[in-house]
Amino acid sequence: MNPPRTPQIPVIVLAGFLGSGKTTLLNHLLQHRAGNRIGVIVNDFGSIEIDAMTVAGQVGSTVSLGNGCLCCAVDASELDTYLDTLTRPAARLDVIVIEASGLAEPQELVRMLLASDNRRIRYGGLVEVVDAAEFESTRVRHPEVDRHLAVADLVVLNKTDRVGEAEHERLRETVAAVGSRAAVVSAAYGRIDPGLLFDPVLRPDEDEGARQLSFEDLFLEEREAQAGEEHAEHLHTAYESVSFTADVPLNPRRFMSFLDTRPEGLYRIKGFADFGAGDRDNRYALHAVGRFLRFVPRPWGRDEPRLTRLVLIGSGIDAEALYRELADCRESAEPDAMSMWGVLRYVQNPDVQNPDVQQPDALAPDVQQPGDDARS
Ligand SMILES: Nc1nc2c(ncn2[C@@H]2O[C@H](COP(=O)(O)OP(=O)(O)OP(=O)(O)O)[C@@H](O)[C@H]2O)c(=O)[nH]1
Repeated sequence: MNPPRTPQIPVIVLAGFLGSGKTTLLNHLLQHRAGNRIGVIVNDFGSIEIDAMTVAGQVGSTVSLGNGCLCCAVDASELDTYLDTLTRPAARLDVIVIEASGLAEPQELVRMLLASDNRRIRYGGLVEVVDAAEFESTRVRHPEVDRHLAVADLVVLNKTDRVGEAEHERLRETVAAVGSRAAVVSAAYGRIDPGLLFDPVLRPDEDEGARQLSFEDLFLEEREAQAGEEHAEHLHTAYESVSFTADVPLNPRRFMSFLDTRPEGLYRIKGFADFGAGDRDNRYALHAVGRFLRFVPRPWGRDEPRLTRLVLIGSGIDAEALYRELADCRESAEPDAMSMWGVLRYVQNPDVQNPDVQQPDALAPDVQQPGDDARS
């Protein structure tokens, strides 16, 4: 008789370029988890862990791997430590999702998982999120994106609400051709059927070799990498991040002027802004992806410190100058009544169903809390 097998928890890697909608999709999964207990590991690029905070805002707590791309960790022990925590039998998790930073090399993460000594996990597949509106221009700037799609198991063509029908069809074909081994699903606001990830039908065991990145693939890629392409080609080598925190409000006018004149290379801004007397009740979640900009006001928590916390990510940017410009947006005087006008032009239409505007009350009650050693 065979000894009983240790149950293995699938670990899914959720990747995709900056701002493509990974956190949005993750929050959707957490709210529609069909009874699954989900553990989350978030790998932020900037030193303020905005993604971890956003996910935590939905589920109460999350494990964060902090600053820098996990894919470049020489030793994967931090990841292993978190996996050990999440796979304790007492945690009773059904699935673990790792949200990679928007500049990670997904195949490096997969390699780390496959090499992990943890016997209680198995690699559960690579999901690549693609921003339909930005895909073409991102691909021109970063041809590496094709390589990421090529190793994906599932490609989510997200933000389809931002492109017309014909464009959507054309993109679907392109994405399907580049990610030839992957299933492609279209989505708005990451609203995919969670069954695609949690249901073994997507990747039945017997078909695993055919569908997933195998050791052989990784070995081949390693050889290519040794041929001189390795680290220099990681997306994030060209990118820098600026982290900004302020405990006095921002002047809305000056801040909008900063945003309106932001340099081309500053591709991603995310975080939360405090506009003080401009709106005492709400903090403003801010997302800029390329030239796209949106604010989502949400009431401050009762004991939440009134802080502005922003992470800016870009390539060819002057980080110090950006920091100085942001610092100049700080305001101690009371703003006048009209000063919020520029901000309000970019406020999310409340009719649009967006996970960003869901309140923490929608929390799934038994989502895994990763334990004492978790940072959030
Ligand atoms: N219009 C539209 N906006 C979306 C959609 N999905 C996400 N967004 C918005 O895009 C912005 C970025 O979404 P995130 O989920 O934070 O993206 P991300 O990939 O986690 O970002 P990084 O962690 O910085 O790489 C947010 O303002 C989202 O609300 C979508 O399908 N349509």
